[in-house]
Amino acid sequence: MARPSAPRVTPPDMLSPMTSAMPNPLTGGTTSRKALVRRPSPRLADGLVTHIDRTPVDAALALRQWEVYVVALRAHGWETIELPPLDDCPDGVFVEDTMVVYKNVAVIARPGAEPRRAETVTTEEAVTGLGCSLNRIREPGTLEGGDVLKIGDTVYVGRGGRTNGDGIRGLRAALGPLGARVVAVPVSKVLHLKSAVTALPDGTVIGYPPLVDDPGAFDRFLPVPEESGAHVVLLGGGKLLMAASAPRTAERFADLGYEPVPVDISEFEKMEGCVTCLSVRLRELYG
Ligand SMILES: NC(=O)NCCC[C@H](N)C(=O)O
Repeated sequence: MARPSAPRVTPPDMLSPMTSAMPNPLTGGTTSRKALVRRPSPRLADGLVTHIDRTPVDAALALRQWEVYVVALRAHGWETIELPPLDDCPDGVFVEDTMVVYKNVAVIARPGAEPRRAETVTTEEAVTGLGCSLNRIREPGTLEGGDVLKIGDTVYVGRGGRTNGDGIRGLRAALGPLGARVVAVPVSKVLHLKSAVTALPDGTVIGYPPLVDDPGAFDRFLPVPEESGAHVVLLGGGKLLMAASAPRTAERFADLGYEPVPVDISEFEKMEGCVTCLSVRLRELYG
């Protein structure tokens, strides 16, 4: 078998003050700050839209917004690793959906959206090149990374339009032996679980109530006033990368002592994307 080609690494620049690897005494692994990203296809507008009306997308603006998103990651100490562009995969920029990374294990997804399955090939090559152990969701299972919310060792997985029971079973089989508690929750009102909820650094689950099937499924739930306010990427140090379209939620988070870092991702929101789905963060690589 041909050796996978090395992923393209964007060298940390002056905006990246932190080193990307520190030893973790608890696991023997390495605490890393690497983020996988993939630039948007010029055909982004041809991507899938399921729960919202299709509206015109400006591909050039999307590329500029993506570049700002990447700069924001790097400015907060994340080394970005750019996966090969997939111009013929309109949804390829939503790289989160192609895998689930837990500790140093990457579970390669099997997207419920058949047109998106080709995207997993290059993500698998990339995580292999980075030294992750591999597992995968197998047919007839389907699972997309957007349906998986990790809070410590609890892994919530949404049973919805893109992830089925066999996919959840496969994830449980892959992550259970590593110490994860995989908890299935219903998702019927939005595309993915993480379209409805994500979590603050203290583990509080946040969501816009009209779109959350069962807030009681989570230990602690905090309602937010805007749909896109439900999506945060934890940058570290209490900083929350979030969509500029949720200013009232950002104010509430600031009032709780966090520091919102807003980015305009309007063109991705039109394609049912959010801040979480534009990257996969690798926090614990070994060796
Ligand atoms: N994790 C995510 O929220 N992914 C967004 C995927 C949007 C894409 N248009 C899709 O329908 O698959």
